[in-house]
Amino acid sequence: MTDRSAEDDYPALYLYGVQRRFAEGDHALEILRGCDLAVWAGQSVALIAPSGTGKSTLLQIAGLLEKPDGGEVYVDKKATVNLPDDERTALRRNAIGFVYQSHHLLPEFSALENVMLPQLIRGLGKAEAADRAAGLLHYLGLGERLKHRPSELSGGEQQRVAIARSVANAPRVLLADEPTGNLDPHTSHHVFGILTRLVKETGLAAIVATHNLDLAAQMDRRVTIREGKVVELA
Ligand SMILES: Nc1ncnc2c1ncn2[C@@H]1O[C@H](COP(=O)(O)OP(=O)(O)OP(=O)(O)O)[C@@H](O)[C@H]1O
Repeated sequence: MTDRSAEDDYPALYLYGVQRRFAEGDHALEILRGCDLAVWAGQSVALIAPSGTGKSTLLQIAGLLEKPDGGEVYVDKKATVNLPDDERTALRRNAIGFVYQSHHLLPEFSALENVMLPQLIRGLGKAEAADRAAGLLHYLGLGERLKHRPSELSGGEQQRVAIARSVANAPRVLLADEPTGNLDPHTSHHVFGILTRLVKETGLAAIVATHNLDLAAQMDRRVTIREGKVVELA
């Protein structure tokens, strides 16, 4: 079912029996009913499921932004659900990168500064952060755009800066929620190609929620959520 190398005999991200329910009036809406999903380093998984089935909820839980009502989330074998809040926050900051449909770049900062920021927050020196940010932006084809502000970049360029920012702290896991939802088909294809290459070449474990089946076909695996469980697709 899953590709993995001999050295990497455990997943970088492992959701085990994850449950999540929300109160709806006087009863509980069981959204996730025991989701299992293992993602190995260097692997990209497309999450394709109808609206309202729990894709964003699953990504929030995988990204340690929300706690499940049951089950466990392992990041590099480390169980996370019962970690103290400060340790969960540190792990999220260091080990997990997020990309959203909207780029959420800071408008008054350049592309370079936007990618430097998470590294500075983590405590890296300015010169080192700038070096890494410039390297990443070059890698993503934005070497000529370092000084541009978001408003001076195209939609596809903005989203590539957001991708660079998401991996600035060299996370183990990348989570993306409709990352090309605001882009035209040609640009989406281009940005997806860059994203999947980055995942492979830097050994990230990635889950990308998308409604676009053509883009999902570019990824290593495809899964859906059916009756509250993760189901592997062909
Ligand atoms: N905080 C919350 N409180 C109550 N209900 C919630 C909450 N978060 C999500 N839900 C409900 O859980 C269900 C799943 O939501 P979720 O956002 O995960 O779906 P999704 O599959 O990502 O949908 P879409 O593709 O439309 O973004 C929805 O019915 C939603 O209304």
